Amino acid sequence: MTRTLKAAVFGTGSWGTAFGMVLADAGCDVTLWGRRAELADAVNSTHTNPDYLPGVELPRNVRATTDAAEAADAADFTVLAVPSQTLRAGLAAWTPLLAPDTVLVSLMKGVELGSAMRMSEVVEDVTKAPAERIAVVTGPNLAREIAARQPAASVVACRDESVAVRLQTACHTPYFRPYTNTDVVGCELGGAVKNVIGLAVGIADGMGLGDNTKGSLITRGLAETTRLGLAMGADPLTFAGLAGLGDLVATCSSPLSRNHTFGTNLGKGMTLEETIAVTRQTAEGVKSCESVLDLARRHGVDMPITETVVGIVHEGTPPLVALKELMSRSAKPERR
Ligand SMILES: NC(=O)C1=CN([C@@H]2O[C@H](COP(=O)(O)OP(=O)(O)OC[C@H]3O[C@@H](n4cnc5c(N)ncnc54)[C@H](O)[C@@H]3O)[C@@H](O)[C@H]2O)C=CC1
Ligand SMILES: O=C(CO)COP(=O)(O)O
Repeated sequence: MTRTLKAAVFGTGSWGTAFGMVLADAGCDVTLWGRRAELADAVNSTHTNPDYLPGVELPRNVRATTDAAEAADAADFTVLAVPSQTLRAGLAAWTPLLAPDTVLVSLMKGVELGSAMRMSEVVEDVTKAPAERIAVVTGPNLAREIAARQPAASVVACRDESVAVRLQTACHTPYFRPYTNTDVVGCELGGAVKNVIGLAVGIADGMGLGDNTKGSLITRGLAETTRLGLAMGADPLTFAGLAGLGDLVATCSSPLSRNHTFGTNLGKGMTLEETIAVTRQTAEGVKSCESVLDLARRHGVDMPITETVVGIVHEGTPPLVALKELMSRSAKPERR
């Protein structure tokens, strides 16, 4: 008889909880770690996460704790699902507690401010685990839809394909179809930059612009993501897949996307402060647009949409002015 796999999920927000549910539906025993005892108690007593996934019944093999050592104990997979900019500090505290040889799995779609590191790089830097034991899950996976068990595909990326296959098996359910990929750089960039493009599309939507604008931003957004990926050694085909186009389309079309909604509020004329005040959950692109631009500059890559988003979000450029600037750039060939 095969042993039941154990997974620890650090982060009881919407995606940590929903992915915990996927792992549990696939047969793993799952322990969520969160900071607040009331939420852990609610998960254990009511089998729901009332703060982040209200109304969703969690499988019985999902439990929660505030004790990081208890969560980490003997975990085959240690899943990290906290806001990207908090990962380094959190993981430093959890590292001594991690099970030896656990596979570290990042669900996060951000780039660290200052270091411009992708999340798997932060994981490697903090834990000193080899890259072959660090995996990424990414793709068009809006947490609420996954929690409703609506069908979706995803990507499980790891430099070591056999590790990716193990994780693929551990999270494969009738409604969640993971594909493996060994291009970790491309998969992570796809996830992080789509949040920035999602902000741009949201801003355009908020300004009342239509589907031609949206189609243009999505396509040119993908072009600048691919340019950055190529400069960083990613496989350009990754961006035509679930981690690139797939996630971009989901994020840029959905009112469930926090980045898209954040952009829409800005496009409607709300200030950054007002928008932050009405945003309860993590919209990674708001901070990561700066670190993505930092990466682009380090690699000498032109990312005009990302630059425009940074201008609107962090430099107070009015959306209409930023849009005019974007449209008045010099004409060029589509592929360059
Ligand atoms: N929600 C979604 O549909 C998806 C989210 N993601 C990514 O997953 C990551 C996590 O996002 P969500 O779960 O959606 O965010 P969320 O905002 O729903 O939850 C974040 C969780 O992290 C906790 N947290 C905040 N600051 C913390 C800190 N300093 N230390 C420890 N815990 C802290 C919060 O209490 C909360 O439990 C993000 O990088 C996001 O881009 C990826 C795919 C889908
Ligand atoms: O990454 C996501 C869907 O794949 C979730 O997008 P938001 O973080 O914008 O909600």
